[in-house]
Amino acid sequence: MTAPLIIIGTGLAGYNLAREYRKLAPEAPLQLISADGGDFYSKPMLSTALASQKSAAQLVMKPVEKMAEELRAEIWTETPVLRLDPAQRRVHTARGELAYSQLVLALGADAFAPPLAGDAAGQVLQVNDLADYARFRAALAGREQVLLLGAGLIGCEFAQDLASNGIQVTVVDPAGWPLSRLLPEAAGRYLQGRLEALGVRFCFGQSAQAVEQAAGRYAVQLADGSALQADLVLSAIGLRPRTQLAAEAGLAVARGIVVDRQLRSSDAQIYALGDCAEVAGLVLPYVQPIMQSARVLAANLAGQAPLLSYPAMPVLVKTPACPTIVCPPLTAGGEWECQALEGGLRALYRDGAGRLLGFALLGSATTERAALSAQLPAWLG
Ligand SMILES: Cc1cc2nc3c(=O)[nH]c(=O)nc-3n(C[C@H](O)[C@H](O)[C@H](O)COP(=O)(O)OP(=O)(O)OC[C@H]3O[C@@H](n4cnc5c(N)ncnc54)[C@H](O)[C@@H]3O)c2cc1C
Repeated sequence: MTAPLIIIGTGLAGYNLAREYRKLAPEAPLQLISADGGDFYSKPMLSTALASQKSAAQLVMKPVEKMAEELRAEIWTETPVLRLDPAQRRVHTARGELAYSQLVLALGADAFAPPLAGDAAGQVLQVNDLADYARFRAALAGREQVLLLGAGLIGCEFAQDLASNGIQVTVVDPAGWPLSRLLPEAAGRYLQGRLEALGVRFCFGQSAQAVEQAAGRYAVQLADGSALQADLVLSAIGLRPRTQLAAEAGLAVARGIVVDRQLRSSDAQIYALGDCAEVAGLVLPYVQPIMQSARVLAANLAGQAPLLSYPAMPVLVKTPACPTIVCPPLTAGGEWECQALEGGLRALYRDGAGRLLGFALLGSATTERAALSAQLPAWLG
């Protein structure tokens, strides 16, 4: 019997690839392996689920049994892959080992654990999958004050979602303004103002050092010696591509698992996509790049040889208090120009020759997204 194509991971990357592959190879043997429960859900909904009043169970769009049936695939769940053996073309799991014809790593990324001291450091929550979300919702029940670490994209979305549901939120970040890696200061301040109007408090230029338990609540020590109290502490300080399995198997790894424009790793039979991958030098942990990659990789696995290209792909920040669309420049060397508008702000990033390389649109300026996107150079031409 022919060894199957094995996909490790049942997130958006693994499942979208499996769907695309099935369109091209309806009968080929296909196996997925996942460390989690394998139910299909949309991860971006984790940071808007309070507003949409959905529990973790209600976020499941398709249970794993239905996915297996639709994909005509075997799916092993709750089965971490422990080791790859590229020489023998086998993967080792807690449930046994399997041979593959071709292997795809769709492993996602780990949430950074904040380096904290204190007796309650281990109780700081992170939300990076459905099981995390279920724990977060259980811990939030009946609570009023949340301290959020990180004012990046995911932190701001959780701040909005919590505040619009009546929770008092304080966000701590060592940077000077929200989304500091994606937005120039004027745009960040605009977003800050809109979130503050919703009730969110920001504590910039500060980092948490320790979390102690205090009478059923938490006391969070900040670097300047002050302390903040909260009922729950949530961390959203960034993600790190899961590269360990690949590195231990001798595959090339940099910020992510290194793959070329056919999504092929340094081993000819192993591919990677999604948050774990560094594709032609780019680590883009967003949905749109995954969809593009899934189509191109499926075609490669089915015996064609297309190359991946990326247009510029703006990201929508899910903060209804301040609709925001960012298309960050991928290269440095230019400058931001910001312009306040009636009910919004436009920030354009241009190089020395005046070429548009990125933008941020807030409030009323979001209507300019299509026109500006059309002027941007491709991210991967
Ligand atoms: C709260 C939140 C909001 C977001 N909002 C947006 C948004 O609005 N727009 C946007 O574009 N992007 C957004 N993103 C990013 C986007 O959701 C991710 O880029 C995408 O979901 C990543 O999919 P993935 O399949 O690569 O990884 P994951 O969904 O993390 O899947 C990884 C899979 O690999 C499995 N796995 C890992 N290690 C092993 C192992 N050793 N053995 C077996 N299985 C393993 C896991 O169990 C899982 O099934 C958001 C992310 C978060 C956390």
